[in-house]
Amino acid sequence: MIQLPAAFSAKMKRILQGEYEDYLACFDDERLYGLRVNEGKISVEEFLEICPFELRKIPWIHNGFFYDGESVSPAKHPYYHAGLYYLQEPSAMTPASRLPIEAGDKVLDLCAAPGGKATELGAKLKRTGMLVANDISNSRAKGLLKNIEVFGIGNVLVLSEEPGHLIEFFPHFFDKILIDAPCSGEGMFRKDPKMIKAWSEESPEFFAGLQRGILAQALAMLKPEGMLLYSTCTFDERENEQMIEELLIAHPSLSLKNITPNYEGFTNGFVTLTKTEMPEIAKSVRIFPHKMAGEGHFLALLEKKEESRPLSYEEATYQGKLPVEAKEFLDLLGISFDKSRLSLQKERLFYMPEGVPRLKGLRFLRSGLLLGECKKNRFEPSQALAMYLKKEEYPFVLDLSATDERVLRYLKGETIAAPELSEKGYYLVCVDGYPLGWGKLVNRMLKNKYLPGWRMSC
Ligand SMILES: C[S@@+](CC[C@H](N)C(=O)[O-])C[C@H]1O[C@@H](n2cnc3c(N)ncnc32)[C@H](O)[C@@H]1O
Repeated sequence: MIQLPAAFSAKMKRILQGEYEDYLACFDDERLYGLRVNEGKISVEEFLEICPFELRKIPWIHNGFFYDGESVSPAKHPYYHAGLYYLQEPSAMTPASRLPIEAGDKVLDLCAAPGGKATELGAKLKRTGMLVANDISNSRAKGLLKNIEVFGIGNVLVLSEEPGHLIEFFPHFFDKILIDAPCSGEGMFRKDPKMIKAWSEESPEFFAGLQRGILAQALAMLKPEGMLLYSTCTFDERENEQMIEELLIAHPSLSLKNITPNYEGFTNGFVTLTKTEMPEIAKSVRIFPHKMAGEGHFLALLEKKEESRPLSYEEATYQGKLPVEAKEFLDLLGISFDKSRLSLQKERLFYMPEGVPRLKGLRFLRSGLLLGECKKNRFEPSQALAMYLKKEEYPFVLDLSATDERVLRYLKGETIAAPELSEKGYYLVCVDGYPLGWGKLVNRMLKNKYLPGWRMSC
């Protein structure tokens, strides 16, 4: 029988009333495992044709599936390393699925690490617009960068900043903002009992303070007509309904929008838990583990209705100059680059998203797509570029089947024999048509160029 802190139980009884016993009973249910298809690389239909393990549809996520985490390990399959999917708790897929992203949008994920939502937002942009993924924690932002690169997202800035510092660079800049806020984590008690130990009665008040600050900072970066999705994985009303209520009262230009598409398992936000009985709050959504197959969450989608104002940031400009070796390599790619977005920073060549403001003074882990490094008389393409490319965008490919033993050896960093290749130079190593990284052919052996930090351990 699960032991919950008495103050937490009392709160849940108050919130859930007659449903409290159902909530308690679901602690005995089996753990849920979720997988989300990266539609930036593969359609759901194509993925289902090649997927080697059994999947069951998550009814409220169009590209989400349950798998049996007790019997299969999707993180060990080469398709995972090809960025074909992300492993994520099913409810946690909901916020990014309900923020409407349009081609060309400038999107901010303010609390993004390790990238569960940023990867979906980037996939939805389909190489257009710009994704700015930020997390205050530098160590967590490193994991975020890796996940974004594995997913093949190139139109990106990955930052590790205190949100207040971002405002001067991105004033009223973003069309869409996601705040997956740091919270007291009560919704994760079933999945991760360590969260119970970390919880105290003061946690909700403490996190509400943080969330209030982050929301105010995010609003200063939201465009007029822009949308902001706020989510938590907790049950306390101070971090949920009351946080949004307070925001709506303080900012009359904001309104709540319905979360669409709706799902029968969603519960409307509780009007009775607001301080002013605010009817609009029913448009927010709560996810309870006893009502659907996911952990506890809260979501609210806000729209800013304001007169548009002239943009007040300065766009960065880039040289667009290329060393000849880099030019020769880029000419091989089936991509037409806008030269004014090519930025050579020391030896490293980046392709910047369109319309990037000046970034000097920001702590970023990545600005744009790292194309490669211009070494003396040669160009070395990057791991990020390999992940960004589609197989047909590069002429020299070694496409291996997932059952070919060379795939795992390649992912472990070994040199592999490639008797089927003859021309010297860089090859894009793929698994069933999906890029994994680079290899360089010398004497029919493929020298391994897979990023050392990404290699699979033996
Ligand atoms: C719920 S987690 C985000 C999970 C992430 N969205 C995902 O789906 O993978 C909250 C994140 O907020 C970050 N954080 C905490 N305080 C922050 C702040 N003031 N500004 C930005 N990020 C913050 C934490 O480091 C943590 O990574």
